[in-house]
Amino acid sequence: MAEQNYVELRHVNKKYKDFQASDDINFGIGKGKLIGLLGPSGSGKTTILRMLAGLEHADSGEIIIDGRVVNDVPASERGIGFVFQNYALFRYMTVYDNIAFGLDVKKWKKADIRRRVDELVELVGLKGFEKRYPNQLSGGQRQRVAFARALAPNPELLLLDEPFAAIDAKVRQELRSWLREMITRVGITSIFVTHDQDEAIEVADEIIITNHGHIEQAGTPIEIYSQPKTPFVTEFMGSPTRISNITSFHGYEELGEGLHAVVRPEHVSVTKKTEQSRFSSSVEEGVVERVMFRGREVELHVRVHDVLLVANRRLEEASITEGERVNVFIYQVFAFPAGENGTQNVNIVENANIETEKLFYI
Ligand SMILES: Nc1ncnc2c1ncn2[C@@H]1O[C@H](COP(=O)(O)OP(=O)(O)OP(=O)(O)O)[C@@H](O)[C@H]1O
Repeated sequence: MAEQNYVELRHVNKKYKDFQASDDINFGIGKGKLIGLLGPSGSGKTTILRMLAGLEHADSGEIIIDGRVVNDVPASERGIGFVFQNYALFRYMTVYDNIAFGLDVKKWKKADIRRRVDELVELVGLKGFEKRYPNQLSGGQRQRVAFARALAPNPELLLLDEPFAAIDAKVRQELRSWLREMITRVGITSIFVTHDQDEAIEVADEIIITNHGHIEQAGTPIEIYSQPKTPFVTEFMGSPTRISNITSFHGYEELGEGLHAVVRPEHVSVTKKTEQSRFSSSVEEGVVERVMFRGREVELHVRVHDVLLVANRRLEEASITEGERVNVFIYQVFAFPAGENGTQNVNIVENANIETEKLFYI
């Protein structure tokens, strides 16, 4: 994380009655960064956003924005823009009036408002739509208006709560890249909440992973994806297969006995018996149980001993059919000690392969 943080949370706690919604939250965000708060439903993402916005009060700890502790600063004085998932546009106001609303409240001069709204309509690509009402816009266009409205008073910090949740898949994809570009162009520090890992990976400079009210890991998308630090993150990212209670890994005796392993599809190579494998040794035999088309790839479910692994294979490679015997090679797994979840370190085991039932070696 950047040395000089624009936003910082220090030992922040929040309880709803007996429920610990935020549990000793600590993080810092550099100016101009776009941060994704990612975690399962109920993990405390929105609570963090609401405390930053001033819509919720922390029980303890400090919330710092631009070097100032803002715990007791009212929401309206924090200089924050907010975008919600359900657009929250005023239905009986035009696009122009929706964007101008906050500026009117702040008693900006009419001419200044006009200039600012024109600028924003241009920025979000909605020139010519100023007189339309929200119900005359598509979901994506409404969300652009919401974005323009949040940016209108020149906030220093932008908070977005599941901004694309209510939008269908194709438009959501477009809006993601659009948002990334807009935020880079405007240069505003932004935090968005999502439970969609692809969205976080694609859009965010840094990702903060929440689970049961605490932070599991914070880092760049590539760090989070390639070097998960906790069992939770390991299983949350990618679409992995978990193999429980492995006896041990040969060559990795220091990890001890009684391990869980997590295997990502991209770390499993499946080749036809007739194909030359890149991996000459340590190849196991498996049986393909399912073949599913996934656009440019096929997803294969392959049984090796009593483990069902998921693997991807490019469509242009020779096709594999259900019931076929194949060669399987696993070139990386994440391993951690079985037992209590949460605190153990995750180890990367390379060139792992299943030798006998649930026993791996390199
Ligand atoms: N006002 C409240 N009173 C009581 N419990 C609450 C309140 N607000 C949130 N909670 C609880 O706190 C937990 C965290 O909620 P939060 O909305 O922060 O999670 P989230 O990660 O944003 O989830 P989602 O993705 O479903 O929005 C949830 O279990 C929720 O039920």
